[in-house]
Amino acid sequence: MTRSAITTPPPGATLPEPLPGAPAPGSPLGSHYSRCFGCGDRHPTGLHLSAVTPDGVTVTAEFTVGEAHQGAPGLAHGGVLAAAMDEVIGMSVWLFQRPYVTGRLETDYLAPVPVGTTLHLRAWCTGMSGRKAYLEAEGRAGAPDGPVAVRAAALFIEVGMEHFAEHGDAQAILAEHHEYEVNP
Ligand SMILES: CCCCCCCCCCCCCC(=O)SCCNC(=O)CCNC(=O)[C@H](O)C(C)(C)COP(=O)(O)OP(=O)(O)OC[C@H]1O[C@@H](n2cnc3c(N)ncnc32)[C@H](O)[C@@H]1OP(=O)(O)O
Repeated sequence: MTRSAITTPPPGATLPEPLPGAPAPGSPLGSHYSRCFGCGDRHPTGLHLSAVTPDGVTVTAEFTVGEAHQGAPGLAHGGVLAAAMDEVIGMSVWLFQRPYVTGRLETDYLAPVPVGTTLHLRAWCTGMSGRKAYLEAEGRAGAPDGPVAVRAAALFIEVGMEHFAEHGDAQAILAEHHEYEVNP
């Protein structure tokens, strides 16, 4: 992975452990918001990612490239692939049960991805330090052990729920997730 110092964990960063109450291995994580472009089942042209965790700290998901995801004719748009990386990484920090947002996302495109291809996505954390989480992801074409078509490294930053109240519609999130409080 070609990544910058910004997405490389600093000395002293720690690796996450599965939290108590983490989803059982293989059980679906669900969507953080039904209208999310990445995971929402109510988004008409979204990626409709559905993730599972094998171990409470990493996630896997599948994404089949459709007609709505093209850039060049017959090929996935690079921005859509970056969105898939962003989403699967976001799903893995979701396991930490605190809200995080993307600060930086770096993406390597190793092979074109034709429409109809199923990408097998995996994301994992490489370190945590304060509010910062360092993560990586990959998308393999056709099978979990297929060739790597896209890779990413990211810095996610922990925010409070006021981030969503101030800049967006936190109530829409809360309507679906009652375990978080806005402005506690
Ligand atoms: C159930 C509840 C769930 C809620 C819904 C979940 C939704 C999940 C959605 C999932 C969808 C998928 C995910 C999505 O798509 S999330 C959507 C895309 N991301 C965003 O919209 C984030 C926009 N950015 C911001 O809001 C702010 O900039 C944030 C909050 C990130 C930081 O502003 P804040 O004022 O809070 O903090 P700070 O500026 O003091 O920075 C803190 C530290 O971080 C370092 N830093 C920051 N940025 C960068 C950078 N780019 N490169 C390198 N470093 C960076 C910074 O230097 C500092 O380091 P240090 O000086 O301390 O060493």
